[in-house]
Amino acid sequence: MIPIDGLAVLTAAEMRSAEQAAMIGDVTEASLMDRAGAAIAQAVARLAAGREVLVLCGPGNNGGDGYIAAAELKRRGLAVRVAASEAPRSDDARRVAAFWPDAVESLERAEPAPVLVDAIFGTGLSRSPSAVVEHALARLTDAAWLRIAVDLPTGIATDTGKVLGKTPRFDVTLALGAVKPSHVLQPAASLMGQVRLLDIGVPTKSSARILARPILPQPDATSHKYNRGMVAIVAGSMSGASELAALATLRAGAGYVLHLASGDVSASAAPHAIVRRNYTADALNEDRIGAVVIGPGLGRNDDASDRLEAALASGRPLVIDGDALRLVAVETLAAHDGRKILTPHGGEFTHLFGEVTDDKLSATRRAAQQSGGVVVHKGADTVIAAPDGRAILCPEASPWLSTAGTGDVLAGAIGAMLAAGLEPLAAAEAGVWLHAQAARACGKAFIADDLADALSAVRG
Ligand SMILES: NC(=O)C1=CN([C@@H]2O[C@H](COP(=O)(O)OP(=O)(O)OC[C@H]3O[C@@H](n4cnc5c(N)ncnc54)[C@H](OP(=O)(O)O)[C@@H]3O)[C@@H](O)[C@H]2O)[C@@H](O)CC1
Ligand SMILES: [K+]
Repeated sequence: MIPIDGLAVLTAAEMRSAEQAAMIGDVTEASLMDRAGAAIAQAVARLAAGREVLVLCGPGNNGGDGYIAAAELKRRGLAVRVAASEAPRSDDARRVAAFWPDAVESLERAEPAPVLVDAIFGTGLSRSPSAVVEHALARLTDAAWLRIAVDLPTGIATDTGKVLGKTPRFDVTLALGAVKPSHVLQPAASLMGQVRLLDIGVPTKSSARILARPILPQPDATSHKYNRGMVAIVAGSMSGASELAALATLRAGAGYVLHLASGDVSASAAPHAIVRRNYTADALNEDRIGAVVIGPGLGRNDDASDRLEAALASGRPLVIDGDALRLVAVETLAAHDGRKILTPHGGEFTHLFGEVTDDKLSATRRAAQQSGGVVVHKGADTVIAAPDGRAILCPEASPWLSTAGTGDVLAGAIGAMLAAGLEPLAAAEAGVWLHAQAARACGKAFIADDLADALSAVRG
């Protein structure tokens, strides 16, 4: 059971191609299923810790995995029963169903067991499961002490994060061969519990992967405040949000943060480490600025539009967030040839790029390609995509991030990484990773100020 950080993410079709490519020499579909069944049995045996196991098997190869695992668990001496929704239909499933030496119970009438293993449908699900299957699955998972899904919980579409029927909540999902988009995309991911990979020896390659601990820029003996990363935060009508972004930028490791606002630019305001100056378009032409963050608290008036135009014209690497995403047009972004990172939440994404009609991974990749920038499509399932198609899927860090100001903190953290010299995709990943770590460190009911402060401790 391998933690999924940094692992390749494959769609159902990519997984099928990877399986085909792996079938050389004595590796066959049957031997892959045998490996999958053995790996599932080993994982379930560890998790069940001697408790009785009920394995639910469907008609395809997901069911096939279930039959092999059940037979192996029985061989290991565990109390195991098998219930099926229907007879096996695929050749491989028929072959391995014969390994199960006992009677197969009817799914509708099966009595519950403390450990429930769902091997009804996996990546081959093509429509909602029948009401009979859904009802039995709900009844048996409700009564179980531990619920384990094989590859994917029954009822989940592999590539989109969509839940096609009524899928119950699981404690553990054992991804076979590779992580699939729905292991991270919502709402599916929220039903999976802990997701762990079972390696079955299929080499996987993909331009999409799971968020991983980044290599963060570190200061050394040659560092000074400017080469650590100088970030300009362009403020607007709500300076609280831009102040939060500025604080986060410093706490994420930037050497110098310039907060550019209008009106009362009070030098005595805390934290004193933020340098506060009056906004002028010229201020953005300072050569040493490594990144400009624009959007948190910017407002949407004419001043805001002028500032956005100046930021785009400055030639500095940009983090475009919040209100700036409401003011800018995709065509303007496409015509701008500098480095840029856009950080829309769902509403801002729809405003800029239109409704997501397929899935978040595909839509974010398209948005990155259209805009020419790295897009950080935020949410409980943040997806980061680069114009060249590389993508990073981020499992939910903490439901407590759903509070005002956390987006400003993220924009600041990403700005710090960009100014420190990371390329935009790496800067976005590092910022999202730091933000997630800080959220975990903060526990529950934290506020965005706490989150910004926590960045220092998790910076590593
Ligand atoms: N990754 C790997 O390398 C390996 C993967 N392996 C395993 O294979 C799994 C994928 O197997 P799979 O393609 O046979 O799909 P699976 O999910 O068992 O279901 C397909 C069957 O269900 C049917 N069906 C579909 N929807 C339905 C519905 N709503 N209600 C009723 N029926 C429905 C569909 O028939 P249909 O009616 O759509 O023609 C078909 O008969 C994968 O998740 C993993 O567990 C390992 O064994 C080997 C290595
Ligand atoms: K399953």
